[in-house]
Amino acid sequence: MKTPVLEVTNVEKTYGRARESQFHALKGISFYMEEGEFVGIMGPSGSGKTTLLNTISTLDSPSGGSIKVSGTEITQMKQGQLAKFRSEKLGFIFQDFNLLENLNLYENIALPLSLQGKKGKHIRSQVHMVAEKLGIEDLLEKYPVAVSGGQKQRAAAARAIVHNPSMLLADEPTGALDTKSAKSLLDAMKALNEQHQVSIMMVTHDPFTASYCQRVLFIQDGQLYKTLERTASRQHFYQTILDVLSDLGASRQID
Ligand SMILES: Nc1ncnc2c1ncn2[C@@H]1O[C@H](COP(=O)(O)OP(=O)(O)OP(=O)(O)O)[C@@H](O)[C@H]1O
Repeated sequence: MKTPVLEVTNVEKTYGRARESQFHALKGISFYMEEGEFVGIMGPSGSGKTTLLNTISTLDSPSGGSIKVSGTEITQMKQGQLAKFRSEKLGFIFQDFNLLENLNLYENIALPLSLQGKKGKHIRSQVHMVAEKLGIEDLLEKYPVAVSGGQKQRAAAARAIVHNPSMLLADEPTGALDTKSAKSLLDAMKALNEQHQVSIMMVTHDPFTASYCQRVLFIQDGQLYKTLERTASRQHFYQTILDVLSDLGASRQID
């Protein structure tokens, strides 16, 4: 077995204080992810996908269980340690890009390194390297307002990996993109994963987007319902994903 980049063991999350109205959003979820894997998280609305992603990304703390990223237990970290860990070890892509409009793409991509106080020369070489990987070298001088949604999202992906994180976490990255832009982002993510061994975990509602993963975990009512491994073509995997979603009674979300 390869080194696990992520080990999630019996993770629980209860929202609300004791004696108030509580909601048990995660009910003992366990799984692991190897270095260089591309894993999808799917499930009906309200099943706990974002809650799970938020506990892994350290944006929220679980009520119980253990989460290790590259062997480091993150659930017991203090706020200061968490902020450092997040900025060094994790990269994020959100549905709404989260680019700063008053910075050009170069400056946006450079931001995580500037915030870490890295030297200008290191920043320049890293930004150019990731921009090349994502096919946006010619757009670096442009401001977000002057590029397409798909280009913005590729810039967001470049920013998410510019500091060589252990893991890239994506929450509905294609949610705001048209089909063509979504495909180009997914091709870029696939290349990052296959050619540059970036480990990716992605939450999505969309079976086409999920078909780019090697493995998809399905969550229902805060529990792991099923795991699907891609064994044949993407088209075949897409069909298998549709079948599971249909079993889950989630078919209304895929049209
Ligand atoms: N801060 C909160 N306080 C109380 N309940 C919450 C909170 N955040 C989420 N929940 C509840 O936890 C459950 C899981 O929410 P979560 O956002 O993780 O679902 P999801 O699978 O990501 O849904 P969607 O696909 O609609 O984004 C939902 O029932 C939600 O209402």
